[in-house]
Amino acid sequence: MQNEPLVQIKHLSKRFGRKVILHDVSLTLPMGHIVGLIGPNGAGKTTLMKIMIGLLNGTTGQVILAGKNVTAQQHQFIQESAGALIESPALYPFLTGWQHLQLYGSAAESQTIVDTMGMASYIQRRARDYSLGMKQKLGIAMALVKRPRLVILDEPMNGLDPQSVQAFRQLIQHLAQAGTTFLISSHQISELEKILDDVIVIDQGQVLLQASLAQIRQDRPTEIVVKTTDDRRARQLLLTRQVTLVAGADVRFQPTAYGQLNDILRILVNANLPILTVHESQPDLETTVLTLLTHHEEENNYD
Ligand SMILES: Nc1ncnc2c1ncn2[C@@H]1O[C@H](COP(=O)(O)OP(=O)(O)OP(=O)(O)O)[C@@H](O)[C@H]1O
Repeated sequence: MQNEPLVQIKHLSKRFGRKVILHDVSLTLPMGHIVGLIGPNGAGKTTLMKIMIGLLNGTTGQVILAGKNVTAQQHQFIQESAGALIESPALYPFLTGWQHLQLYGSAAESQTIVDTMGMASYIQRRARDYSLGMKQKLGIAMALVKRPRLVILDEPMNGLDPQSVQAFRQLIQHLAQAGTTFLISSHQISELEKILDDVIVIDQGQVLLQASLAQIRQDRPTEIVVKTTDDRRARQLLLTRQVTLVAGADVRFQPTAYGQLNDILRILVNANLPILTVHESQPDLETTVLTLLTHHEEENNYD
């Protein structure tokens, strides 16, 4: 069915000994979507990805891929349906990059990826002579070359130069349009934001948010930024007059009442502080995620 999600995760938990790593995780990955997995170090992202491709079993709960239960025992099915780059790629030092790709995919598909990712100049060299970034690109190419329905990439942009990041983005978007579903973890949230359809935020093994990027953008309140010749002084002045400002260095606030902007500008004008510009601005995904994580941390501290 067209609208059936490719992956469904239902009440998944994972413990290592007595330590709870994933707690009651339920998620869906719609077909052909690029889904970003965001969370701080140790949040459980890699563990979740490993369970999704059968490298680990969950303690309780289910992962369903294309209607079938994923377990560590189903190598064949997972091999056929999913490609992954988790942690550093497993490479044979004495095989060339091209030979690695031939283990998984056709020559035609390999060539397309090599050309798109700009790997032609070294693809015939042995992997032992590759730089960190070259190994990373080969790892990405190996995950994509057999054209699986699901691709899981853990920190794929690590070590990639800006040109390669751009090529990577174009390749992923092209494949997603053709129906491939992606789950991509990254700490480079502003890079991720350029390609994502959906966002998942996890912290301490719990899902804090799963939403489409479009929905997140719609829900984010517009803020107003006033640029002055001395923003530090402007902030101090406004704070002493009980104006609520967004944390940071900017004179930035959420418009709460009609006429509030006039009041704020009047305070600055009366203080002889030259105003340079006034504009509307939406917080980016990184700000939204950081705010969410800060709230979660504060709630946990109160518990
Ligand atoms: N085999 C293991 N045995 C015990 N604990 C583990 C094991 N693997 C991972 N952990 C723990 O599980 C937690 C989540 O680790 P995981 O690697 O999934 O996090 P992550 O979100 O990918 O972090 P990062 O962004 O740093 O890569 C961490 O506290 C880690 O120490």
